[in-house]
Amino acid sequence: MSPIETDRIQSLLPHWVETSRQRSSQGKVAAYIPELSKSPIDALGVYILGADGTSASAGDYNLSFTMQSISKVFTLILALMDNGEEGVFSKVGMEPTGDNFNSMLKLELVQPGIPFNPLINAGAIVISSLISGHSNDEKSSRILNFFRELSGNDTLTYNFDVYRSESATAHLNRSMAYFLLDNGVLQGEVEDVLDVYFRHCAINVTCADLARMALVLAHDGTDPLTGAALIPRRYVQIAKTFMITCGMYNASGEFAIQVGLPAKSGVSGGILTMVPGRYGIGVVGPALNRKGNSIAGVHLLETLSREFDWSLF
Ligand SMILES: NC(=O)CC[C@H](N)C(=O)O
Repeated sequence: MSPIETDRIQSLLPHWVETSRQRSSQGKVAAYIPELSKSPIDALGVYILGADGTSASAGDYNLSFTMQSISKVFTLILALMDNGEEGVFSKVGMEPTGDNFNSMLKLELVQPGIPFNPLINAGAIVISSLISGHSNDEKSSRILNFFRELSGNDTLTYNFDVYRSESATAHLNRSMAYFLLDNGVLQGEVEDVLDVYFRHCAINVTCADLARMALVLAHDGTDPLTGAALIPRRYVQIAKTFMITCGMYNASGEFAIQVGLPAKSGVSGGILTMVPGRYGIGVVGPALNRKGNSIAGVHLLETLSREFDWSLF
């Protein structure tokens, strides 16, 4: 992004954020993880980072929030780096479900009983079990260190209140994990695997952290700000494809039509997206629509994509 482009985006962004923010009153913050119900319902922030380090930002872009499902993109990548494609795709599929992210419907309905993809909860729990490490502590610290490297932020850490809140109430994820254990898909102790999963979902970030992580994906695995090659290009390609087909849950088709960029959302209201070859983008807006995506965040990205002709299609 040349400074001229940054200036242009920056001059328009605050107005668009305020327009999109009004959508928040039509959404709801996630409450099934009790701690998330404390999130500010009308917050909306965005941070757009270019390959030359220039940025544009507006609204509540300094708000910190937990990654939730956005983390699944990067645990998938780490699992691919640890196990290779065959190792991962013998345990988890490549297809969208059309069901809710926490549904276990198809696990029993469709054989073999492996999760349809790594971005639904069942798939991400299997991915957590595939992270290398002798203990859940070692696996979790490998994940946290990887996220710190990708975000260029050494201070990234967990929100323990959200972690404890999810761990205490995750009956559905627990039942799913036991089902996967019975199917022979999950290795190891269920509680250990879930602990790794709850911890990476509870990593605290800001929009700027998400934008930097997205910038690495936008540049095929190399951080353009340091020149460091962090992810093999093939694994970035796989991750971006899943983001297009499954990244916005069962609203991924609509998002592909209205925005046309690889993206991943989380129930805390975060969205990570990118304009490949150009920008990394982090958005947060805790009020969610009926499909579980940030209602104001999606509206803002629709506006940006239309105004700047960002759709890949
Ligand atoms: N969609 C999400 O962000 C879900 C992640 C959340 N930790 C869960 O397992 O329910």
